[in-house]
Amino acid sequence: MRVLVVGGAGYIGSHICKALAERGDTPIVLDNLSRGHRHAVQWGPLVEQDVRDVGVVSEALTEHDIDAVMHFAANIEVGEGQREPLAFWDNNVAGVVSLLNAMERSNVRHLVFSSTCAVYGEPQTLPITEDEPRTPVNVYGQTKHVVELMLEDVSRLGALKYAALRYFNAAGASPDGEIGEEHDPETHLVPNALKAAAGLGGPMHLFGDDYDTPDGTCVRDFIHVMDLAQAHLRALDRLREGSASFACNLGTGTGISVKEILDAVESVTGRPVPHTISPRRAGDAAQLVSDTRLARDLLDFTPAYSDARTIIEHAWAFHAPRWGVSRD
Ligand SMILES: NC(=O)c1ccc[n+]([C@@H]2O[C@H](COP(=O)([O-])OP(=O)(O)OC[C@H]3O[C@@H](n4cnc5c(N)ncnc54)[C@H](O)[C@@H]3O)[C@@H](O)[C@H]2O)c1
Ligand SMILES: O=c1ccn([C@@H]2O[C@H](COP(=O)(O)OP(=O)(O)O[C@H]3O[C@H](CO)[C@@H](O)[C@H](O)[C@H]3O)[C@@H](O)[C@H]2O)c(=O)[nH]1
Repeated sequence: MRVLVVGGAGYIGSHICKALAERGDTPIVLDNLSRGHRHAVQWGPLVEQDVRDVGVVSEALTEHDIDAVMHFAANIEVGEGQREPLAFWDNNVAGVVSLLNAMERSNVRHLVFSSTCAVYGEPQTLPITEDEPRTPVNVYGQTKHVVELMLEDVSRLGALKYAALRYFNAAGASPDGEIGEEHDPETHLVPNALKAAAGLGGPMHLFGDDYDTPDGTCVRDFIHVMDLAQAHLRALDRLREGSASFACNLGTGTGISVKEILDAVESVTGRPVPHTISPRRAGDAAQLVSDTRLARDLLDFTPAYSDARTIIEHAWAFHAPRWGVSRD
């Protein structure tokens, strides 16, 4: 299969490219490199373009004889979305309008879309099922929610079939250390905790220890990026085998607190994680944990790498040599 991976030079997209290639599919990356890395594109050609240019996307679909599309390109940092809402609506929503137009022009019918548990906002029930009301509480979540509504409308006409995968917290790195998480600036917990343990950039800010949770810090559901990759392959296969469009959570069903992550980082690295308790970060829900039944039933998906220790070991194995830090 020839798959256009939009945003494939980024963190999650590059791991999906690797997984596609490992099973014999060909990933063709379309990325403007605004946040991604040329060196992360290793398993097929790079079309260095912006997804909002419908002409070039259409051309790439035809020229590379594409069978299906996976769409990862987006602005992803919640705080940035609050400061620059228009940029988020432009990239996250107009980008998909452009992509869908190009797919219609080129008669490509299958799309796997990166959604997020941020579409649920502050959930009323835990674990979160796909039926939970979608009431996002920030611009980032709004844009992903609106794209899901767009996909529902467009797919109703029959030409497009999609899978919207609502990831919880992606973390970890390729087990062979080849690729990993390289956001700049990095806002995510696991790499920031590792950086603090490595003695780089000063103590980490722990945003809030007064939440209504067992240890007062936020609880998240961390899913290893390689597990995400496997779920994407299954989702694509389901669509190709004739399944109707669907939206599905991707998490483990297990909540881990921020403090527990810091403990696990200390245990894996053998180093303390210097941190200061800082005020709550705007837009952080206290607890986000996935119900996993739909992913299991629909995708036959069970995470293999997503325990905290494995996630952190793989992330540390990726980062430590790049930071010039000994892993012993
Ligand atoms: N990282 C997480 O924990 C997480 C959780 C839930 C959902 N998601 C979603 O997964 C997707 C991938 O996230 P990531 O962490 O890999 O992000 P990332 O920033 O590492 O990757 C995004 C990639 O898209 C590219 N891109 C952005 N705008 C583009 C445009 N207009 N045209 C072409 N390329 C463009 C960037 O250059 C980058 O390579 C995003 O849609 C994000 O919303 C991520
Ligand atoms: O330096 C840091 C970074 C994070 N946190 C806390 O750690 C938890 C997790 O934060 P982070 O790793 O930034 O992930 P989320 O804010 O949960 O957001 C991620 O996960 C969402 C789904 O849950 C995705 O939609 C987003 O794209 C992705 O950034 C939160 O309580 C943060 O307050 C800290 O205390 N200090």
